Amino acid sequence: MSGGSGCPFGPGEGVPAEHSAEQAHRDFSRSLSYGDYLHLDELRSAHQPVTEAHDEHLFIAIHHVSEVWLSLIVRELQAAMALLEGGITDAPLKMLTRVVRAQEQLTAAWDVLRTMTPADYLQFRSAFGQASGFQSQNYRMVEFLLGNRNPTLLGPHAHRPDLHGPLLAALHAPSVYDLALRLLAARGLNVPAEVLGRDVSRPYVADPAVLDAWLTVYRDPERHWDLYELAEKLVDVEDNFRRWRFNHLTTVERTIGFRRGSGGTSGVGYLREALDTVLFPELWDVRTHL
Ligand code: HEM
Ligand SMILES: N[C@@H](CC(=O)c1ccccc1NC=O)C(=O)O
Repeated sequence: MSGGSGCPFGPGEGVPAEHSAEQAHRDFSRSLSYGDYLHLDELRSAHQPVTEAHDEHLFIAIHHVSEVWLSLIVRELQAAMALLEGGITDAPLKMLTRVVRAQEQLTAAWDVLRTMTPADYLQFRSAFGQASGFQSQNYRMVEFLLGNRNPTLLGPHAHRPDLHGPLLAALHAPSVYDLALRLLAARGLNVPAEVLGRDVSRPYVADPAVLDAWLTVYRDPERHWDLYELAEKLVDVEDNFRRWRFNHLTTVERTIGFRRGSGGTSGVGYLREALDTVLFPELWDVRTHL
């Protein structure tokens, strides 16, 4: 029972002294507080609408939370990949589960953003000029780590070596799927040398022998349990990625219709093409052949 003024027994009554709010630390003039630790002043200062439009606050907040989730996803993917490279699967599975949960939060953000009507958006759309999610370094990093790579997409970051450098490094390093295939090979499954030694900066192309290797795993999961779990986790990641893309597309279409994107692409047409991307082709094909 709370001891607030609304309590029929009077203030404080029924609340043991040791549970009272008065016990809490309340002087932070000389120690690190919640806001200090989380740098909330900096976080607040990042919220800077450039118009008086009510919905610009929503737009900025959704992008900020999305960027925070994306940077967590990048961190977890990179940590998982470093361990996979050393042949470890248990901790990466936990990290990929966290990626999957964070993706669900990213996708849920569309439900809030969808409350913004086209008229609401047009009140401030012209204010941000050529800015676009197309220029999100965190998003591009997630795509590169998952294997969806295209050097053209580095362009928007060329003027910022601190953002461009890590993206370029990711472009030339194996993707999470390349690492999974190396693990299959290390466990004695037949993955062709051309696949293992491929130019990782190019998009991955499906290979029949890789499909056979995954079939071996899927036909005897008990024997290859961690590889089986890894494969299903990657399918979860791609499944969630597709859901995010689809929700983005639908939100864009209902908000700006078929206008060109502020980032310079055709808009809906460009986003619709991205729906055809397949990150881990054999993990989808394996279902047909089991
Ligand atoms: C009303 C809301 C939104 C509209 C109208 C919109 C519109 C667009 C359009 C038209 C594009 C294509 C690129 C261009 O020419 O600009 C795009 C790309 C993109 N948007 Fe959004 N967007 C919205 C919200 C968001 C949100 C909340 C995020 C979250 C971070 C986001 C992230 C992205 C990303 C990452 C791309 C690049 C996709 C790719 O290259 O495959 N967008 N957006
Ligand atoms: N591409 C969007 C603009 C846009 O969405 C945007 C603009 C500034 C900051 C973040 C954005 N989000 C995602 O693309 C448009 O064409 O309206």
